[in-house]
Amino acid sequence: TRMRVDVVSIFPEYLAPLDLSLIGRARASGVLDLAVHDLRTWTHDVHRTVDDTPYGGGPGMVMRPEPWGEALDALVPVGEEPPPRLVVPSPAGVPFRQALAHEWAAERHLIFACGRYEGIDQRVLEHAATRMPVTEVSLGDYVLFGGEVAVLVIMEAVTRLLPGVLGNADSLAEESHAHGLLEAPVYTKPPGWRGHDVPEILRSGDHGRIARWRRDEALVRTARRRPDMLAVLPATELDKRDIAA
Ligand SMILES: Nc1nc2cc(Br)ccc2s1
Repeated sequence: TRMRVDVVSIFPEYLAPLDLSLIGRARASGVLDLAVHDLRTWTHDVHRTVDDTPYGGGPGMVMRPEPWGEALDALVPVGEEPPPRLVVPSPAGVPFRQALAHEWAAERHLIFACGRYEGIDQRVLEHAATRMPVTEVSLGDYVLFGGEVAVLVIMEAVTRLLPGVLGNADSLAEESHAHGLLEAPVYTKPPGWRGHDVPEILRSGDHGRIARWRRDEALVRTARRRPDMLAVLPATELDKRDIAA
């Protein structure tokens, strides 16, 4: 198996979509070995308590460290080499970007900790960092009810990069953010639809002009929608002539 993934959550059923389609195929083909665990497995009181009030006061509840410590003890065999990476979705995390998806697709073992409430006791991450790399990651500046949905997004971004998962390897090459620009608009049959026609150039068969048209569209789109992406574009990628127009 290429990659082992463990997900720990108090709502394991939220991760059911990971059984479907692309990810389901990756598991069936043996490239991905995925297990979803209920955090309450590692509680021992009759109420299976996973949260408690926050030190220092404030609203809401915090996830207790003990169940998480025991869960990670169970999921990380002593002396596992290389150690797994612990990924913790959090609004306070580093931004999740395609570069990170590529990095994590190369890992042998990922463990996802799904936080709920106001978050997980910070000592869980501090202690985990003594035996494995730990990354708090955010999908964007909005707050969810928990990390589960973020794990679904990250798992889709990472799994599609695993060897053999995508049918048509070409679609990887064309993807957004691969060449630092947004993709140009796409069209298919019919040539005319509800009074809207496909741009003539795309039906011209002139592949040189088509490539140029797509690049111009990509630049205009990026400049309009994501000027921040243009700012970081390496000079080699961006032909000043294109953008000056
Ligand atoms: N954007 C995100 N919001 C949240 C909220 C919780 Br609670 C746990 C993880 C995440 S990631």
